[in-house]
Amino acid sequence: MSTTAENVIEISGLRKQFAVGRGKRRRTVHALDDVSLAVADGSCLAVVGESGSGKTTLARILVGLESADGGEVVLAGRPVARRPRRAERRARARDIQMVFQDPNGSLNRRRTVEAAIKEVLAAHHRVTGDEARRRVGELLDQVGLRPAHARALPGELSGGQQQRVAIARALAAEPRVLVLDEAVAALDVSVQAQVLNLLAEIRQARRLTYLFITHDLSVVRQVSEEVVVMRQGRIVERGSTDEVLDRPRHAYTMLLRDSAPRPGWRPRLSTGADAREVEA
Ligand SMILES: Nc1ncnc2c1ncn2[C@@H]1O[C@H](COP(=O)(O)OP(=O)(O)OP(=O)(O)O)[C@@H](O)[C@H]1O
Repeated sequence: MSTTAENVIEISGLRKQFAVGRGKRRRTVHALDDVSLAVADGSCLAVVGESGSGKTTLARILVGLESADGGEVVLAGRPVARRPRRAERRARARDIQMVFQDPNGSLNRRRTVEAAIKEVLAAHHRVTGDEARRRVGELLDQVGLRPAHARALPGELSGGQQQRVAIARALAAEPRVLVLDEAVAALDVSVQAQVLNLLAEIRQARRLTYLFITHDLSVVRQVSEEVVVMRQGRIVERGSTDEVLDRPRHAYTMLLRDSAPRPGWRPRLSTGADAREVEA
């Protein structure tokens, strides 16, 4: 892995395993097995792989929702402690925010859009009152929503609008990195394209870095210059998007590509178990 001062994310030798099942069926799943990667400041790296390849575990460790068993994560030049204190967790949340697949799950259905965004402004930047209202207006504008949407509850919005709110909420922390975990997977293809365009505009305007997790190779082409391919907790291929998708070197990447002949189709592969498993 190359490590330069321009990398906003540097991961080396990351490991995570889960014990699953009970009794004689108990086994260890290697969700991440010696994963190393670097993401340059202001760039977008796509992470692809079939279901169970370890993509979400990688994202959850990066944002601090899960702790690694081994390896190192350096974010914006600062090594991340395996068991961070509260202040460290808060600082990390300012640096890196995550947008999930299901905005319904990440937004409280009883809180208005304005309240949801204000919560983040207050937590990370102690912004309240009129200034918070002004910032909410700006953020809604940036994600293509109208001022009136501030008073809406998530249930009154479409899926695409909800995902725009989730993006505005993440941006309210003013992070350097957005981790987007299947962030457009639940949207109709036309809405998906709108949200992808929006994300591209935001990245440029704010000079953000994206880690874009997706199973959809057509999405990778739209959003990312670089891609890593994960299989069974390991990175099997990495390179520029054109190189990897047009001239894959690894048999698994070829299979992944050939299994997804049209946009938006979720590949069903028969490549064996989700993650590498060993008997406990
Ligand atoms: N909390 C957990 N407990 C037990 N096993 C887990 C847990 N989280 C993930 N795993 C296992 O780790 C492996 C990697 O899962 P992960 O969710 O990271 O993959 P993924 O590539 O994101 O897949 P998907 O697209 O389906 O979310 C899978 O075998 C999964 O079952």
